[in-house]
Amino acid sequence: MTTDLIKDNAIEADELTKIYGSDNTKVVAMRDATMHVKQGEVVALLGPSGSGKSTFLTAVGLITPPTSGRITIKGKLVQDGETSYANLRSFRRKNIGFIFQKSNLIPFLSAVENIQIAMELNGESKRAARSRAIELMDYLGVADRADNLPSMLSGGQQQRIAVARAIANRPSVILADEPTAALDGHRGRQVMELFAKVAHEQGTGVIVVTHDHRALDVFDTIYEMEDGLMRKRPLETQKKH
Ligand SMILES: Nc1ncnc2c1ncn2[C@@H]1O[C@H](COP(=O)(O)OP(=O)(O)OP(=O)(O)O)[C@@H](O)[C@H]1O
Repeated sequence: MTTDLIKDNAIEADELTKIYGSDNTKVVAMRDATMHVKQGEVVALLGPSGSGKSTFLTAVGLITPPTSGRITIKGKLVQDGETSYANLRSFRRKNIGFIFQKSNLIPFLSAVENIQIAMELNGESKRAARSRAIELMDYLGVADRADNLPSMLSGGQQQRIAVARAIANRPSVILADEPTAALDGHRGRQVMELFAKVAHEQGTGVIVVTHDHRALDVFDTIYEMEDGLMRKRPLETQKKH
């Protein structure tokens, strides 16, 4: 699969506004934020602390609804303001992969089991899930760590397992919130490169919230948030293709 063949949007977030609280506790965390991510596109979302990045990501991840605005995933309108047009739990499980700052692996399951369980929860047989889990570990360069517990893995290896788990059910969207914050520059870059590989080879739409400016060349598109406003970086400062 190459990105040239795939032009459809994986994610369309249109005019998202989020207001927390009311009257004197009112905070407008996001104002009319719009972002479209194509299948096979990897996007970085930058911005200072408190600018609204997590608010945007949790809205697109169908975790916290926006006050207004529309979220369309792979052509299906799933959220319009606070109204949902899908069973969000099952829609999330099938269509969206999440990666957080810490890998959040289950400590008493081996690396391969951590990936496998995501597929079993989605109705896959144990055998098929195990075989795909091993395949994914190979794809992400950690096959030799299959039987290790998370505590025996480095931070970078744990994040690779978390990436494998996130892509196991072939989601059309991956959302990552500061996935390299706990890693050094070199390992952080390797994880960012994995996101680009997954996006470009699997046709997944990927959004990575990051403060890490060292690996921005890995991304196809860069957006910035400030005071709840979303802005796409002008083309001349984006990666040249
Ligand atoms: N549950 C909440 N209730 C009230 N205000 C909130 C809530 N969540 C976030 N906010 C406010 O909304 C604004 C945006 O917060 P958000 O967490 O989205 O920013 P961020 O860019 O992700 O910050 P950081 O980089 O520090 O994680 C901030 O002013 C924050 O205080």
